[in-house]
Parts: sequence; C-alpha cells; structure tokens
Amino acid sequence: MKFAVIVFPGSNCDVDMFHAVKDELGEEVEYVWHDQESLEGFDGVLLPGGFSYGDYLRSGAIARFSNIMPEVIRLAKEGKPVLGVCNGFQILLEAGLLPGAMRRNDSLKFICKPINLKVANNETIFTAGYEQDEVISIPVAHGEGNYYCDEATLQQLKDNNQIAFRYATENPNGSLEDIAGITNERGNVLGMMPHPERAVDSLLGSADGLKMFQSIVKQWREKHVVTS
Ligand SMILES: NC(=O)CC[C@H](N)C(=O)O
Repeated sequence: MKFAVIVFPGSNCDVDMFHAVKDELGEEVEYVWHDQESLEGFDGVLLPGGFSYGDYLRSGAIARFSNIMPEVIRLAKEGKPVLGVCNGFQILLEAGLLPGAMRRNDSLKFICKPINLKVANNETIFTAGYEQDEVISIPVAHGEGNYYCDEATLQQLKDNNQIAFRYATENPNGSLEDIAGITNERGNVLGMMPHPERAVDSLLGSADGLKMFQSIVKQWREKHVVTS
C-alpha cells in the first residue's frame, strides 16, 4: 500500500508521519509537496500536523486552497483512506471533507502531553484493530483543538456513528462532548487531534497509534487480494 504525506509550508509532523509508515508500519510512502497537482498511484493520503501557513486566519484556512487539495478531495470521494492529524484535521474541516470547526483551546494555551482516548467506534477502517471502548494513550499537541459543531450536525455524527474517538479521562481543550476524532459519513476520512504517528513504539511511551496504521493496511489488503 502506498501512502502520500502531504507537506505544506509550516508542516512539522510530516517526518514523524513518514517514519511511522516507512519504518514502523513497513509500507511505501512518499512526501508530496502542497504545490503538486496529482496523487496518481497513491492508495491513501496522510495530512500531517503542524502550522501550515503559520495558522494565519484560522488553522488550515489557507492550506485548504493548496493545489493538491482537489486531488485529496478526489481520493476521498473515491473512498480511499484519508487521515488528517491535528493540523491535518483542521485542514479537512476547512476543506469541507469533515463537518464542524475548530476553536482555540478553552484554556487559550497550547497543550502538549499524552492523553487517554476512548475508541468510540471500532467499525471504521482506521479503528478496526481496537476494541470498542478501548482506552488508548496518544499524545496531543495543539492550540486549536476545541472541536465544535451545531446541534443538527452533532446529531448526524451520532446517528451515523461518525465519532471515532473521545477524550477518556480528561478533555484537554473543551471540545464538544469530548470529541477527539470524527469520520465522514462513508467512514474513509478521519480527522483527529491526537497524534498516532507519535505513538508507534513503546520507546516513545506508547505504541497504541501503530494499530491505526495497521488497521488501514489490513482493510486495504482485504479489498486488494493479490492473486498472482
Ligand atoms: N501539532 C499540530 O498540528 C498543531 C496544530 C495547530 N497548528 C494548533 O496549534 O492548533
């Protein structure tokens, strides 16, 4: 399976994302600069964390106009896995691939620490490797992670089982109903504030994030059975 890590001016988790896929997961991965216009040949897209365009206006608000974004949207519409982490999640919201918006943390402070998450839906291509309601440890690092949506959208998220992760023991940013990650209705686009790519080896304090990448690959292989 071949992944693209999209790199924007100001991305700073692209190298960790690349390392997670190449060295820990053992799959193919390439960096794709935001200015490129094609994602031909890629099976999945990873939007890493960071401060694209310095978080000017709102985080993700400028990155979503990048040349590569129509291709990210095309792959998402084709049903390919698209994972946005932190700033990647913010970009997916700004691009309209996921509903809702991100506000500044209620503390108005940047928060960086390991956090407990509850797997709220293990029936997605990203979370199938976890138990339902399993509590996992993944670090957060953000200033704008306070997820918000209106009541009708929240109801839709619940009705369609689109809430993938909730903060388990503490809500670090004030997000609505402890939401830490959501999928689109089809389930192939996931945005999450915590960083699974920073939790891929016990040396890093947790390997709980690796299961997410392994789940994506497992589901993909099941769909693309090699016959020769
Ligand atoms: N680690 C990140 O991706 C940071 C996200 C974003 N720039 C924020 O502070 O909210």
